[in-house]
Amino acid sequence: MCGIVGLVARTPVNQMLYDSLMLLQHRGQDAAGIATGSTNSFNMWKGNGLVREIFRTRNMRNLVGNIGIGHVRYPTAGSSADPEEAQPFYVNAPFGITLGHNGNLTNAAELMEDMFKRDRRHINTSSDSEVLLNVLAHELQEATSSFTLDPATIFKAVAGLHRRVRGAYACVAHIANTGILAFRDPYGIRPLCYGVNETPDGPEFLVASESVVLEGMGFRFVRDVAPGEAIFIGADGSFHSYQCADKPSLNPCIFEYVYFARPDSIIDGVSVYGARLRMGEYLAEKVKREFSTGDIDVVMPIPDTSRPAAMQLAMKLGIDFREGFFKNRYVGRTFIMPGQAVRKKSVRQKLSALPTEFKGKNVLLVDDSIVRGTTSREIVNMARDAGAKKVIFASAAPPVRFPNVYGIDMPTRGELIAHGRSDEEIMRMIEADGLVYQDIAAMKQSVRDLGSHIQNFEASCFDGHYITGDVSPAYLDALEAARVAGKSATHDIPGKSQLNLSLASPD
Ligand SMILES: O=P(O)(O)OC[C@H]1O[C@H](OP(=O)(O)OP(=O)(O)O)[C@H](O)[C@@H]1O
Ligand SMILES: NC(=O)CC[C@H](N)C(=O)O
Ligand SMILES: [Mg+2]
Repeated sequence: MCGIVGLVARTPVNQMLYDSLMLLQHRGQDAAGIATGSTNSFNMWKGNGLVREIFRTRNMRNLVGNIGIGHVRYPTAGSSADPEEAQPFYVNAPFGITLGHNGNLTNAAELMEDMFKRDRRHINTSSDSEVLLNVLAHELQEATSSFTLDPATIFKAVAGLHRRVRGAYACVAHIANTGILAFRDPYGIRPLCYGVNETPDGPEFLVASESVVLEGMGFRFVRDVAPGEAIFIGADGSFHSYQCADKPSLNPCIFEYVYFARPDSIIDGVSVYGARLRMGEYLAEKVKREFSTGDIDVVMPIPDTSRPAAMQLAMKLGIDFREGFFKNRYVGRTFIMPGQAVRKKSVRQKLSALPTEFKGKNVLLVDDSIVRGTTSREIVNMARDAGAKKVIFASAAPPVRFPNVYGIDMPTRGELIAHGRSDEEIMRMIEADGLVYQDIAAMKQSVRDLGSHIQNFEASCFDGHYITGDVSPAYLDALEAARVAGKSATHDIPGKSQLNLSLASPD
């Protein structure tokens, strides 16, 4: 679930892009990059690690120019260890273009072959995002033979890209000497919004994955980019937009509301915090139906993401809300770390239990989701070690039973604790005394309660329905086989460390 940002400003953008990436760090902890443009050239710095580890003052100084893009990466395709796959990517023909991508393509392999055999373009990495950039470049080449670009030509190229590319993609691209292009796939799976800042020298525009960036950078939120739509902001500050898809429809990824996005963001008109509160309310109703709630002494969140849901659940049940687990703020989000070994170790490093809150109590632990079960298993044991009498576990999201192919790194069924297991079996695996999951309909309703315009969601990991229509059981088998064989190396890479600082691009 990478984070992307694009900026057309009236003053140098390097610091603003850095600050924006800090606001998107929760979307990707593996790599980051910034590319800016000045007169005829791009300046780029990218590498593996957290934003604050990658950029030194000397790198920032080189990022000159008033236009640029930035990216934080959570790898879902290609390799997580290769700093060459940090984004943005760059291509030099027919125009210089840098691009940052959030999402995952489902036909990357076919497109890659097309690039080599038909469009005669070399792809240097195994990243689907580099493929996407080359499709855009090819479509621009087909759309014009001129040395300059106008918005209509750019939008024609995006329409061509939509016809070829499948999967999830929210993108920002900087076309040299021209401006910033941003577009969202025709199903609107990944989020993208933009805002404006009026200055005495004219308007500045900021495009980002989440509205929290606009808020934090002092920009006025204008709106979400629509599914299939492209917006283009000229270097002169002119704004253009166009619907480039034939049949666009809004199907936002529900996992953004469950876990990925910051609670203070508003995605497709719905407050993430508000949706999480609603999830807590619906979950409370289910807990009431399944347990005798009089036995429960306290409700506790598993920090951080489950807090709003747990708080609201406790309130609805009229049970004390207590903090029994404390989070080490210097450990990142464990779910988006690459490799099961590091994830498992990090849960213990990240959370510690306060025995006085557990001793002799029946506790109801609430998490936003249970995916691999890494967190829940550790947490239940920690609660018992801290003296809990009975441990009931509640998940504000339904069981994750199916792989995700749209930008969440869970491509194999085998790694999902709920795949092919009953609730009873899962409860035994996490060693809890009780387990309750949100219903799928209630999860969707939690978001819809705040945004009735959202008719449909991309919720494949819960309901097994893949909205792009090209994900067959055979496709999933092949993906799983490749992952198990270690071909798509985003999983358990020997020697991969979250703090790998090797830097990929030249000054
Ligand atoms: O079942 P699992 O595979 O363990 O995945 C689910 C857990 O991972 C996430 O927490 P994470 O530590 O990533 O981030 P958070 O601090 O935002 O809750 C999520 O909030 C759950 O706690
Ligand atoms: N999570 C994402 O958005 C990942 C983007 C891209 N597929 C990559 O792996 O770099
Ligand atoms: Mg968590």
